Formats: sequence, C-alpha cells, structure tokens
Amino acid sequence: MSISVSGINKRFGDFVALDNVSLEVPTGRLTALLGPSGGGKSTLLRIIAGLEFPDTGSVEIEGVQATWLPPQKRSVGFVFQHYAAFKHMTVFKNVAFGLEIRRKPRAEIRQRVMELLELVHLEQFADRLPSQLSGGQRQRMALARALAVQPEVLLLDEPFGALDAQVRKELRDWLRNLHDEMNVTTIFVTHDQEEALEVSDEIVVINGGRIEQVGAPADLYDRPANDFVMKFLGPVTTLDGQLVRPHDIELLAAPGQEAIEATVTRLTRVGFEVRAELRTSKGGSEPWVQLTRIQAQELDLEPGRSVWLRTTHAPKTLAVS
Ligand SMILES: Nc1ncnc2c1ncn2[C@@H]1O[C@H](COP(=O)(O)OP(=O)(O)OP(=O)(O)O)[C@@H](O)[C@H]1O
Repeated sequence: MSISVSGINKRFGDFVALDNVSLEVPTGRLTALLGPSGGGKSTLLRIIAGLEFPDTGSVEIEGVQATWLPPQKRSVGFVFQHYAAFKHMTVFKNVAFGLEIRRKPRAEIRQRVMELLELVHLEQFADRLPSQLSGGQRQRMALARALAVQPEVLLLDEPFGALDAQVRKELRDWLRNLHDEMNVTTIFVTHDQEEALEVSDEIVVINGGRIEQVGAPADLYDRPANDFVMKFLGPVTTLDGQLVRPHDIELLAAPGQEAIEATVTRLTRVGFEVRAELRTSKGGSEPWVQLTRIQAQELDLEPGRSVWLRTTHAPKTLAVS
C-alpha cells in the first residue's frame, strides 16, 4: 500500500512540530524517518497512523483519503516505543488479541499466532507473561502483535529503542527479512543514522519539523543536500575550509598534485581503523582522517611526521558553519 502525505502542518500551541511536510512512500518500501530528537518524526508517524490529526494537509493511503480516519480503519499495524503489552495476558494472548476482537475462528487464531511467534523466534515463550521476557523479546512480541492482523502498512516508532547495541543489530537484520517476507510497506522512526543506513530502502531526514532530504542511503551519504544532512549521516571533518568525510581524505608520504602539507598530531587505533589527527601547515586547520591499519603502517605514520593531504571525493562546496 502506498502512502502519500501532502502539505502537513501541525502545531502544539505556538510550537510548529511539522512545517509543510510532503512525502511519497511507494508500496513495499522500507522507509526510515531519521533525525534528531524533537524534529517531528514521531508526530509524522502518528499522523500517518491516525493517532494524531494534522492542522492542515492530507494523508492518502493507497490513493484513498485517510486524513480523518481512525487508526483501525487504515489497515496499518503499529508499534510505538512505549508499547503497552497486556501485562496479565500471556505472550500468546497478546499476539492473538487483534484476531480475537475480530472474532476469527479459534483454530485459525492458534495457527496464525504460532506462525508469528515462530517468525519472531518466540515460539517457546508462548505461555510466558510479558514481564518474563527480555526487552528485545518484548519488542519482538509487539511486532508479532502488530503483524497478527496482516496489516499492509507497518509503522514502527523506534522499534529497537532502549536495547543494547548487539541486540539492536540482530533485530535490524531481522526487520529487513521480515519486511521482505511479509511484503508490507514499512515506515520506521529512528535517530540512529547507522540503523537507517543499514536497513532502509529510503531515508527521510527530518529536522525542526521539515524534511531536509529524501533518498536512498548511499545517495544521502555521498550527495547530502546540505551541511545538516552531511553531518547527521556520518563523520565529517574540515579540510581547507571544506566539509569532507574523514575517509575521503588521502594521505601521501610525499608532495602530490593539489595536496596540502600537514603534520600528524595524534594517532588513535579504534579496532581495525586508525584515526589520524593532523594540523595543516598553511591555515593551521585540524582535520582528522580515518584509514586502515595497513595504510597507516605503509605510511609509517607517527606524531610529528609530515604528510600531504587531498580529497579523493569531490568535496561539497558548502560554507562551513
Ligand atoms: N502532544 C504534544 N503536545 C505538545 N508538544 C508536543 C506533543 N507531541 C510532540 N510535541 C512536541 O513536538 C516536537 C516534535 O516531537 P516528536 O515526538 O514528533 O519528535 P521526534 O523527532 O519523534 O523526537 P524523538 O526522537 O525525541 O521522539 C517536540 O518538540 C515535542 O516536544
């Protein structure tokens, strides 16, 4: 199911939470709403879900006007961050809930719930209470519950928030597979750029109630529309007044064409990478460069050594703030 949002404005009192936001999400796509806290991501998702209504603008789902429809009439399943599981019900009952209120036959409910629990790897926990699950397991239960009624649109607000890095990573792969298997249109909110870059087909960068840029992860990373997107999507440093990615700077052991002389001030090893901090001779700017251990060894880098720097990627011609 495709989703079309156009000209959405939303205020809370005097505060503008969304400022003329328009967005097209085609059927089957996995889209991330990415941005800093308070930027308006959740508000936009809640408006698409029908949990909140815009002041002006419209939401269409599969070409049908849905702006004022209640959530249950939208064919959407959603998982919000502070998801309230029914504490007194087992995992099985929690997942079965949506099917039971739709008065589906018992055998069908049983089969569907067990299929879903298998999908989210919780089949052995069907009889437990939510309080007897880990945070990650509870979030997977919430996803199974959202999927039970076979929504064509899945809306997830920070579905992996508050989990440790390792579990988040596992759940990312799992979400990607699930999305592909279930053939749904998924929109998820995250403030984690790595999560958005790794999982999604398309990223919508939202800041201060406005969309900064929409595009495939690689496009946004390599061709950010502005400084904000560039800084938000990955590491940046400045070289010769230009904002560049630290891995887009080449280090040379001898002078080269268009290369700037610099002195190594500090070397830090982070896993298999080396971070070299430098000071340029002319202008005295202090860029840092990310390189592999092998590169650092080949250049025989050490503090005090002179090197020459040039960008391997066309730098963005934007003013550095
Ligand atoms: N019901 C509300 N009443 C008043 N202000 C609200 C309400 N809901 C959201 N806001 C404000 O609107 C702004 C956008 O909130 P929103 O939750 O959409 O941001 P977000 O990008 O999802 O942030 P986060 O990542 O922190 O969840 C915030 O400044 C928030 O305080």
